Amino acid sequence: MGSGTNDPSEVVAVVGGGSWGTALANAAAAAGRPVTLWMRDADAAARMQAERVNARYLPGVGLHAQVRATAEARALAEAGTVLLVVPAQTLRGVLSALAPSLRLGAQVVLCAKGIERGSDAFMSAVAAETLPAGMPVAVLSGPSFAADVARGLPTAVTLASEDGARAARLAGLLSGPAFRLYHTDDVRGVEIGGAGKNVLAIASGIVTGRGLGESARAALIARAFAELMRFARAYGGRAETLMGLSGLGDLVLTASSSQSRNFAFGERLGQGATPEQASGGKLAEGAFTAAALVGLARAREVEMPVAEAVAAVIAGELTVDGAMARLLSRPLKAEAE
Ligand SMILES: NC(=O)C1=CN([C@@H]2O[C@H](COP(=O)(O)OP(=O)(O)OC[C@H]3O[C@@H](n4cnc5c(N)ncnc54)[C@H](O)[C@@H]3O)[C@@H](O)[C@H]2O)C=CC1
Ligand SMILES: O=C(CO)COP(=O)(O)O
Repeated sequence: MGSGTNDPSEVVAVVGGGSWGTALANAAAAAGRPVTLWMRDADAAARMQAERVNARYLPGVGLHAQVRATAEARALAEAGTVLLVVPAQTLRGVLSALAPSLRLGAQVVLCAKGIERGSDAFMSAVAAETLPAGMPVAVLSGPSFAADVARGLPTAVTLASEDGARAARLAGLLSGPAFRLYHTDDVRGVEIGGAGKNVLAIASGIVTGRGLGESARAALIARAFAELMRFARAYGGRAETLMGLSGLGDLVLTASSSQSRNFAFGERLGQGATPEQASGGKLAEGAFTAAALVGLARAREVEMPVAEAVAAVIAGELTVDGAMARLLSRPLKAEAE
């Protein structure tokens, strides 16, 4: 690609041709960056490149002229900034396979919201274990439906890197007319916010689907946020991060909108669907992360009754009504505990 820039960090590659990858590719292009959108399926890439739309994952939104869709891994070598936008449970495999094709020293931005099952590893830990040394890792998370971002509607998210100056540079690089990136050095806080809210949004969906009313939903969201804060405290995330975009902001969005796949998954569980039926073939990251989140919480004795309930319902250990009864019969306690 003729990138028109001598600074490789300004050349962006996006790995993952789903809804969020396509939206981020459009956003980076709108920010003035040349973008390669890599996906594993060569036919899908050729179709998207020719038709200028991601008909499967983001119908009705045109692909920006500066985005090139491809399935050729060697195209990734030009990019100094690589956004990883595949489902959390596939990150390790995708990174292992693509690492040899990445430019040496490229900065990698993790955009999946989840915790790896089995290892209970955060996304930044998966990347650290998988990438060669010398490849800086950042995390992008916040309230942002792909369809909104891809259409250029106003959106704000957080970009985190342990190197604060890098976080600021990356935020500048990817911010566009309507897509605003705030920056922080609290990587762990930002990834906890993104992964945790998906599990808790499922609970909010369950309450809605079961017809328990909007007051119950507001109470659930507030108590869910309290447990997310407790979890973050135990795992080194900062409270002010969780009170920002990746945490409260994303919980408010996903725990109150059927546009969220996690909320919609919960809603269907609340209406009586089995976990298998409830996904409707769409990715609900919280369904995979729930058990890992609960495992990590137990390991540090963090009380997370809402996440526990979600994990138990998904595992088939508890019915929706059983989960509600358990939550409602917990001993009364001081709100701030
Ligand atoms: N869609 C959204 O509004 C947002 C999504 N996210 C996060 O982004 C991540 C990706 O989600 P979406 O793009 O929405 O999912 P999606 O279901 O729309 O797309 C997933 C994409 O990943 C590809 N993929 C799956 N396994 C792969 C593998 N092993 N190798 C290569 N490609 C593979 C699929 O082919 C598909 O193109 C998730 O962690 C999600 O939580 C974050 C913010 C917003
Ligand atoms: O993370 C998201 C919005 O910030 C997208 O939420 P869902 O994955 O639940 O659709």
